[in-house]
Amino acid sequence: MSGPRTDALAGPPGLVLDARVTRGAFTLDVDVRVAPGEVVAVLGPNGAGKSTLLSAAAGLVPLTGGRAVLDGRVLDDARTGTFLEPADRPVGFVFQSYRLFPHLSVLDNVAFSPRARGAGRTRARAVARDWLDRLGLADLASRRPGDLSGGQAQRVALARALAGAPDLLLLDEPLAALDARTRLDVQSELKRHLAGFAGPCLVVTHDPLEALMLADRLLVLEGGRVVQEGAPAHVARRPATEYVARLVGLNLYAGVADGDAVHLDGGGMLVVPDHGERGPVLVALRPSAVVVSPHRPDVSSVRNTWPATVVGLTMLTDRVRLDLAGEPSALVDVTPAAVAELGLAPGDRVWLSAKATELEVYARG
Ligand SMILES: Nc1ncnc2c1ncn2[C@@H]1O[C@H](COP(=O)(O)OP(=O)(O)OP(=O)(O)O)[C@@H](O)[C@H]1O
Repeated sequence: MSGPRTDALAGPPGLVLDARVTRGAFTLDVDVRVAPGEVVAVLGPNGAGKSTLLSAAAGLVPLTGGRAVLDGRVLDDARTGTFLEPADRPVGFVFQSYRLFPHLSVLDNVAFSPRARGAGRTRARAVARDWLDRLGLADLASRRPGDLSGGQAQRVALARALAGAPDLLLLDEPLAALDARTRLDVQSELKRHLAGFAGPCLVVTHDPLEALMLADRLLVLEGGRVVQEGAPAHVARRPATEYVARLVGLNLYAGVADGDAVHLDGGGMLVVPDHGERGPVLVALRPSAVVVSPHRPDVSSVRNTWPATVVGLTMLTDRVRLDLAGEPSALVDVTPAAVAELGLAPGDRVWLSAKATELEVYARG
């Protein structure tokens, strides 16, 4: 005999967010799935909809279309009007806009999460102490949030989210307020915790390194839509948009492939390895793979050479990044010694060269 349909049949384990949210003129329209134990970093320019995505999963903004389902349980369904209040969702979150309770001590702020999930007062406080210890906050246990620095408050918020043993973790720039040193410490602590976290996790960050370090998968939003998602290594090698290319530090050119030539939309042509692609493609090029010469190079193995004008020079940690205008324009990394040898300054004309084998060519999505 088959039993009645239960909520468990409403979706697979993990988070399914097939969501539309309209906020004024802005619309978020995404279909995001996060498996149990998977950490997905959400990246995107300002106003892309990252916070809106997390707020929708948390129930802080209702969906205007679609559904949010966690482990088969419907959290929000715009069609049927089902809506679980944020407090009733088994979700731990750290949002910049979500403040600590000002009238409670740090310890009781953190103990609030296990209490809300049914733990007794003593047990909840023990769990809270443990998390404060792990995040290096034990000394602050009896303080009120008003007596904390911004960074300390954000770490307490992180401890509070983790202490509730949630089924879904939503972190909106959880480390943004921390100073560089603390940030590294908390980052590795967070990574360890996330590795052991059984539920799905979405973490918004503006820091590509943080995303690469923390996430199993990257999800890039632009204008309320997913423009790219995939394993960090894949996204870093084959960026789909200009924004992603800048984020991972690559030059990106759109063009049309014809045999081993790609005619670039912005002018110029690049010879690429025989890749079998025809039609619209993207070509990615590492700034360190381009050679700068004062005269036209005479090297037969180098298949691409083109003139360019120095527009700007920026000192990076151990290299100088040149901004060069040409067909195509390029960012090129050279050593400070090379800048001195070539006597480079804005306005100078130079020649650029790049081996065909240094170019990564792939179809435009
Ligand atoms: N409460 C609101 N009312 C109306 N529009 C809003 C509201 N909150 C956000 N928006 C709009 O929704 C869009 C997406 O905002 P959101 O905060 O989700 O972007 P974001 O990617 O998180 O940006 P940031 O990186 O700047 O935090 C923006 O155009 C923003 O102006």
